[in-house]
Amino acid sequence: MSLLAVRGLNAGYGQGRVLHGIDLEVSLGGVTAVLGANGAGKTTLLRALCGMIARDGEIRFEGARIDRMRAEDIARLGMAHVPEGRGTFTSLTTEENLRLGGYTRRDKAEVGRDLERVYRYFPRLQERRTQQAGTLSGGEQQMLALGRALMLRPKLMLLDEPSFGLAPRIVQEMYGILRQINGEERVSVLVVEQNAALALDFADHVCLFETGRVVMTGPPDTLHGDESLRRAYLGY
Ligand SMILES: Nc1ncnc2c1ncn2[C@@H]1O[C@H](COP(=O)(O)OP(=O)(O)OP(=O)(O)O)[C@@H](O)[C@H]1O
Repeated sequence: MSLLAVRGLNAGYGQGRVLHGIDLEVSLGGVTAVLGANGAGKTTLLRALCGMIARDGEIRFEGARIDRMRAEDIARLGMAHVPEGRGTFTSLTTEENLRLGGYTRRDKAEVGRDLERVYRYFPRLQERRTQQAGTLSGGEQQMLALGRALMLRPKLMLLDEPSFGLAPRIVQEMYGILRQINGEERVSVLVVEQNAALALDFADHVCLFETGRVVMTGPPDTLHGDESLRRAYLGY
């Protein structure tokens, strides 16, 4: 069953359309990777899904239409967006940032328990819980952004280039934690990645974007099995 099902999605900025009739799915408990060149519209896709920008077309989350809903209501349904650049509040501490992640939640009593859960996945954040977020390393800030998204108790996480600018060792560690979250909590993931090999290793479904259109979609083997796509995206 699809957790997220998108049909004929159009979106853009002002008069300029960036996405043209996008069809895309994320299965329940699954991981879909969106790959594409710079400017292909990947970030715009995530913004359109979470209600940050105007869009038309059909977006279904757990079967129900969400394409007319406001961003805050979509977040409350369980869709957490981790934007490019991570969006942490630099003058607040790690823990204050995490608590903000739960701000749309109605069950405030659970927030303390969820903090413990985030610290279990990201022990490094616990060590730095009173440290100002702006003074964290790049990798720690990315983990904080993921931890903050987890505070929403999401069913789906939208991740925009989580590996961007991070050292390979940190990227491996972070993807290890993402796998754990996906496996243990059945949190589904839609991830935009420049690092195609990394994304294909994690995903059960891949979607290639070119200039705002989907040019290929299917399991990772489809990409591995197509010589020209393999050369273009995986370099072998
Ligand atoms: N806020 C904005 N206002 C106007 N145009 C925008 C805005 N953000 C992005 N665009 C344009 O939309 C197009 C798609 O950009 P988008 O950031 O979605 O691509 P991307 O695939 O995520 O690229 P990258 O990998 O470089 O992040 C680009 O032509 C970009 O210039």
